[in-house]
Amino acid sequence: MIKFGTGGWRAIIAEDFTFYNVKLVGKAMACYLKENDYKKKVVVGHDFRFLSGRFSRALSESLVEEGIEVMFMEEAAPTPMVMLAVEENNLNLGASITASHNSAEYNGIKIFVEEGRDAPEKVTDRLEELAAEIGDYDYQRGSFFELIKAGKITYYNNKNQYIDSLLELIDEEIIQSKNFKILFNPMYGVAKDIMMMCLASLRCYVDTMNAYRDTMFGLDIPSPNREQLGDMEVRIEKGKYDFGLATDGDSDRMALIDEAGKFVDYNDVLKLLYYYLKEYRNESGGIVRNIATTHILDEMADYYGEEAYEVPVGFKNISQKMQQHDLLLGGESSGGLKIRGHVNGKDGILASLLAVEMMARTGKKIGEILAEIEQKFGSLYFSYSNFDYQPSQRKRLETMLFEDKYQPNLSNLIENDLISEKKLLKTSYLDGVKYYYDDQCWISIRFSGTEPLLRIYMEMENEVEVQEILKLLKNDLGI
Ligand SMILES: O=P(O)(O)OC[C@H]1O[C@H](O)[C@H](O)[C@@H](O)[C@@H]1O
Repeated sequence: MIKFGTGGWRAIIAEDFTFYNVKLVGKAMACYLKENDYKKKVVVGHDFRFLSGRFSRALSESLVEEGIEVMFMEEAAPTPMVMLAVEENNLNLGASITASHNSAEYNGIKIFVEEGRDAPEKVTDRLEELAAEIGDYDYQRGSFFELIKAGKITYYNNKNQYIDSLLELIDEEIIQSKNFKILFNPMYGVAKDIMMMCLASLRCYVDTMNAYRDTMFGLDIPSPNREQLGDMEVRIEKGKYDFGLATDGDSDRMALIDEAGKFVDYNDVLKLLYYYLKEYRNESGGIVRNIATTHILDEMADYYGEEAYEVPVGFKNISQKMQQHDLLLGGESSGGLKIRGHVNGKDGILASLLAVEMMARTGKKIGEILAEIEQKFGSLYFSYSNFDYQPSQRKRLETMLFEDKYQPNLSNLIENDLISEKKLLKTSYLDGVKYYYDDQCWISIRFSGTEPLLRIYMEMENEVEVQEILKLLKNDLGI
């Protein structure tokens, strides 16, 4: 079954992610283009995962079999580079074979629409329907190189345009004058070459780790979280680097590690970059964040007289809102960020380069800038936890959260002075369930759309409050 989630269709290789199903998606894409009388041309890219290149050939073959021309990116490419290819060529559809940050047994397909945006739900819903309507079909192993010879599939490479699009937004001179020493970890993913080219042209001295293709991702997941980057923290601290950068498997997300080897929480990265763009680059414009991202960003936007918007998790929602309101910055606590004027999706390389520029222009340490931000806008303690569940448990949890409308009862914790007084202001079901309290604090509970996990996020006054509330939720929800 083909089911698109937060960021494309992801499934376990050989279970649901098979050549048969990949070709089925190609057929559904072809039907979609035809029924809308759209351009019969598609760009197809892929990342470094197991068999991604082969799957992208199969997808291309099936598109051609259905009368669609394919611009094929032979070299593994960052997702934002594929998005740019869709935009530059004014296409109605593009696709990349990637399961982004998921573990090695997964692969997936991300679909892009006009202007290189992540496909909105109405498009992916339609693709799902079309795939289901096509149902069983006569699978033929294709002949990729015959199609290349026949000119039905053409090679396409926009690496230079993509690099230009990145460097255009960055103040190269100011960075060049600093000769930063950086530790960069592409997490066995596709960012390596392009990031190295950019950083070299910015006169940075770069050491790398995990900078080769490993389809097992070092037996971990290629996700730039604190848990995955522990060894980097040690190396930075001991190696006297100015800071560290990491990007995820398909290079649309990043992480920043400070000069002391401390992982910078992604909410802090968003605060830092918005503050930098406003205070140091004097840019105008508001922000959009997803429901699971720090509310301090709203405080910041408010201070600068700008708008702040909240959307469900999924970068398609962020980029859509940015376009509607011409916003300056959009981001998610999971590590994705976009600024105005660049590719219409999140980009880990751009976010990294912007952070490098911030370090160069401010001349300050990350901790110093964060202290300024805290002094001006206050702080909240952000927490994010994942819980495994069995398929049978999901139904029970869904009933409890969405039908029985579970509300955490905080009164005992308040009475026992374990947490400060909080009044529930509203409950929202925009994405999972979110409880908003009168003291700026909030709790969000939702099922991941990319992994079989229940995610609980919250912002509270301090760590003790988080721990107490988490204990209560785990007990109430039976997780
Ligand atoms: O929490 P999830 O539904 O698993 O999503 C986590 C992240 O997955 C992908 O990377 C999406 O592109 C992001 O927009 C999303 O924030």
